[in-house]
Amino acid sequence: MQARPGQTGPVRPSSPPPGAAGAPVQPSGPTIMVGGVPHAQVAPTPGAQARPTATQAVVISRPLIQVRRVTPTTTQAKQYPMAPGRTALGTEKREYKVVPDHLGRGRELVDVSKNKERGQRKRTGPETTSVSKQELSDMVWGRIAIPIRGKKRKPTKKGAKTQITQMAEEKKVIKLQEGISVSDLGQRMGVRTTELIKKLMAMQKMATANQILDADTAELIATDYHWKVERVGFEVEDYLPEVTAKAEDERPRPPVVTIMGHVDHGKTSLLDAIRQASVAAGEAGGITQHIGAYSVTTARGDVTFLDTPGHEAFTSMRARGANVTDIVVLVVAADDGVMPQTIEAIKHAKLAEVPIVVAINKIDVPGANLDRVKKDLAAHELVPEEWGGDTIMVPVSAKTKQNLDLLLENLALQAEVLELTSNPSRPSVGAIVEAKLDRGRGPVATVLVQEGTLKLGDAIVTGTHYGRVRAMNNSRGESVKEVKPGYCAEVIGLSGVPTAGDAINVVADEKAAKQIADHRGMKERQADLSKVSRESLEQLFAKTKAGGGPKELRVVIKADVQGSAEAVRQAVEKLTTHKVRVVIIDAGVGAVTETDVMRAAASKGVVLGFNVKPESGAEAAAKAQQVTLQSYSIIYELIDGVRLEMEGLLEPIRTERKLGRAEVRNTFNVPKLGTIAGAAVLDGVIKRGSFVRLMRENKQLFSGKMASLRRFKDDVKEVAQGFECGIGIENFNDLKAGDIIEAYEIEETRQSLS
Ligand SMILES: Nc1nc2c(ncn2[C@@H]2O[C@H](COP(=O)(O)OP(=O)(O)OP(=O)(O)O)[C@@H](O)[C@H]2O)c(=O)[nH]1
Repeated sequence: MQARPGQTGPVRPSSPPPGAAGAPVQPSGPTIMVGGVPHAQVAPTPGAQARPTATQAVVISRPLIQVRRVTPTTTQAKQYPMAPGRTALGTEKREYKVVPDHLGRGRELVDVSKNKERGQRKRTGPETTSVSKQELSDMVWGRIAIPIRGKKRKPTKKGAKTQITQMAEEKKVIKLQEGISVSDLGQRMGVRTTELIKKLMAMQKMATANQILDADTAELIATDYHWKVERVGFEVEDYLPEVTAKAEDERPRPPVVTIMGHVDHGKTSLLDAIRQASVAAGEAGGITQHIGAYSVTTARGDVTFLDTPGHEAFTSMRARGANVTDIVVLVVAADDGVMPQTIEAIKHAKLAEVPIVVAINKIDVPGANLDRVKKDLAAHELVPEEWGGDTIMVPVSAKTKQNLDLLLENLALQAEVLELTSNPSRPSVGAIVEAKLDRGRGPVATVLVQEGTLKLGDAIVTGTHYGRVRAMNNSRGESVKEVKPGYCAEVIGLSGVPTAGDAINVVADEKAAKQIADHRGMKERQADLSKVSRESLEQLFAKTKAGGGPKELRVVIKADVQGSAEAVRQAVEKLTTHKVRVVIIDAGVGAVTETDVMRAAASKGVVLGFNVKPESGAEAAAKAQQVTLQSYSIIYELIDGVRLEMEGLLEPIRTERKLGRAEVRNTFNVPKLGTIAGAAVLDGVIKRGSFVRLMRENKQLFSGKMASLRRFKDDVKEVAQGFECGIGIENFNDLKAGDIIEAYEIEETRQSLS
């Protein structure tokens, strides 16, 4: 009665084995999923009030065999209450559990979905089918079909028929883009991964389950199992919606502003002051949340500020090709003037061809000198308008909130000059400004919409993550349904934490989003694998050539938000010198976990937390594994910590420090101690345990360690100039009167990294 490969004849449904009814479902064994596809092959019986025969054709997910029941049409099936095991729509999934049979001799398959459907599990009991161990294994691995058996039910006039057919040869096709992992290939063909690994070994290829096989190798293996491989190219662009640019659809949009400037010149204060002013001007009770960006309304229009550390946001985003900023506000403290980071910010903005509006801050401070600041800026080609130049300079005070309106107005004015427009009706495109993992809400990304309108329910893809927009909040914590270009919102619904600076696209549906994300994920894995093998070869070569290459400090980084993780990664990577290389194993978001510690332990690395605390398990694991786990909230301290760790990897520099000299006057033998020199200290001091050199007639006879230092039979720590003492030397007894014993210490100092 069991379905066997090649069997095509009808199989009668049979009743469950005695005692099966009411038998409890034991939650053991693997779960087998079977997908249903409707087949309308038998004409409906007019007026038939009896339950229609199941419309059911199930294809085992490892598609080798089809089990089909010939049934009435979908339409008719829909007219009646669903009978157990019947399927009206093709999307239904059937779920089977494998449990020990009621006699305890074999295994049974329990149709769990049927019981779920009925909600009457207790009364009717599970529907079961007895199978032998071998058959069970065959079913689990898709070598034979799972027999579909329900409760004995009245057949219709035509009767229910079950056909079991071998999967058609033409359907045994695997569509491949670049490569496929061993386990994925096994799954598609219904072959165990271990079997494939063995096969690869026989081909002299060592592979793990997750290893990506190139299309040629995959094809070679697939052919062995009578599967064909069809190569299909994958172009992300094919999955992105087509955009036709029409000038008449363009609408003005708010400018996106990034604040940059020297440390302590008031960037954060200015951002906070602007945000507070905008909340106060808006509805009472508006709560501002830090979402990495916010928009404010001015008389001339809205302005969106990126509320992330200026340099990191700007440079790391630009490094990823996301030039999201329209205007840079350069904050210069009126009492401090142009400083190194001010110049760096000017360079960045000029390189990106982004206009600069200068905010001369702290004008409330007594030492404020506007003219000096303007002169300094003019030296860097930022000439104020009143001096005939074209740079807007607004004197402000973040503390007293003086001239904030003027600054905002000037930003809106600059935006008008730039004629910033975008098309709100095209499929949306944006950039990830910041991202984090929220315990309650999952991955949360702050998205700056650049084109089109982002709406609830949109299918989205960014980097290797995809999903649907489940919820959106603005910086006031208000839930919003759509976000227009030039505005930001927190977006919930992505499958993982994306990377700041990555583009985010709205695509036709979630399936397309997943395909793009999967494709990128596979590409990344391939690149990682080739990097690892290339690196290890290079390292091997370097090591054999030079007898040991530079040392490596391997680092796992965890931070509160994606932006910080990226910033820390960049800052730490930059510390690499020719003596010690910093290798980032991972830079992620969230608390430091035990897994992070184990990853660091596996590569003899360290774990750095930035603005996050380690979970208690992580601390215990770090202790047990002797892994350095450090938490920081100030980037400079983190960098100093990493430098110390790097220095710790280098051999210390050893220098000799002379202590003193003693002349041997006579010698005597002491049992257990050997020959002892009765000596007088000529200069300096002789210390116990120091290193010694024995000189005879100005020639070094021996060098080693002092074994003992005594005065009048007492061990002493040191003996000063002019005093006599007894000195023993480790493993040396050939002492003679007139010998000079030179004592010295070795001092160890840390090597510099450069
Ligand atoms: N008197 C006065 N003090 C200010 C003003 N703006 C900022 N400050 C002070 O200057 C100090 C530095 O301000 P921050 O806003 O932290 O400066 P920052 O540029 O963001 O500094 P980093 O984040 O370290 O780069 C703080 O003590 C502020 O209170 C201002 O307009 N007037």
